[in-house]
Amino acid sequence: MGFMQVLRRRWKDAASLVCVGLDPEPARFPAKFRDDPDAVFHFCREIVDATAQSVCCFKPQIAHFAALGAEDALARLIAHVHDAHPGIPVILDAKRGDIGSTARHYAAEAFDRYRADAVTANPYLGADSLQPFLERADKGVVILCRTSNPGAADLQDLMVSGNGGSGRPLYQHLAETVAREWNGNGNCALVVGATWPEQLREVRAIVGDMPLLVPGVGAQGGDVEAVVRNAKSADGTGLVVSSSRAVLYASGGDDFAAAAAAAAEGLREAINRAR
Ligand SMILES: O=c1ccn([C@@H]2O[C@H](COP(=O)(O)O)[C@@H](O)[C@H]2O)c(=O)[nH]1
Repeated sequence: MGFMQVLRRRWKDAASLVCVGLDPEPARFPAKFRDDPDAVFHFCREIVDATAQSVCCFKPQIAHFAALGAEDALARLIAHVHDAHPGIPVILDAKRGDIGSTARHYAAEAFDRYRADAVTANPYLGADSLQPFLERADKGVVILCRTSNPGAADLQDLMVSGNGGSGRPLYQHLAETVAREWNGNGNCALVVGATWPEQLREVRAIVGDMPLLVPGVGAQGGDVEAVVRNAKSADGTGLVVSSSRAVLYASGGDDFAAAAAAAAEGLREAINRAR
């Protein structure tokens, strides 16, 4: 089964649209990890095991591992998810994008080296730059559309006319381009931030039931109820609502794993109340 099938099955079986983001910051780890040379792996593994029952996905963010020289921990962590929690897909948040000859290596990095089920990608270089990802039909390609950060509007809201079309913001043009032209293998999803509920509603209207990865609840303050109300698909799914810091660092004490489990489950319940 490919990423999309696994994701849809997990939405149903776990009754969950929650994604836990894995963004290790050793300075925020509980004291018991202080002298552990493999702290990044051990901390993240405990988070994964504690929250697995509440999630539809895990989303490790590659810079948090690479900056620490912990790429090996990332590879072992993804292998652990596959081995211990089969049926929960892993989205590698790497936001890759480059000319085709280099993008091929980024695709191999995400899917073959790290064994991710999906990867986030930056569409700025155009269709050919995403081809090495899109042609991996069993893998998900999660394309930045309207990001959660305050500066998202700087470029993503610029008015464009497309191919003779009337003017509209770039992120809407991108959403339509992905839905109509790039999703031939049915393996595309879009990133739209929880901090922009109105834009979520507009993107959903353009892309039908295409999955949306929605970061920005929790630490960034996005409104869960507005996200679900505006962006769920016709069958009440369609969303991968991602929270990292609010789950990972729910407690800095010895109860960190139990606190993370409660935070993930609380998010699952809040989403389900709204759909
Ligand atoms: O538009 C985007 C795209 C990606 N992210 C990533 O998601 C998490 C958010 O972390 P929180 O702690 O839940 O705020 C982080 O890895 C970002 O790189 C995003 O926030 N917005």
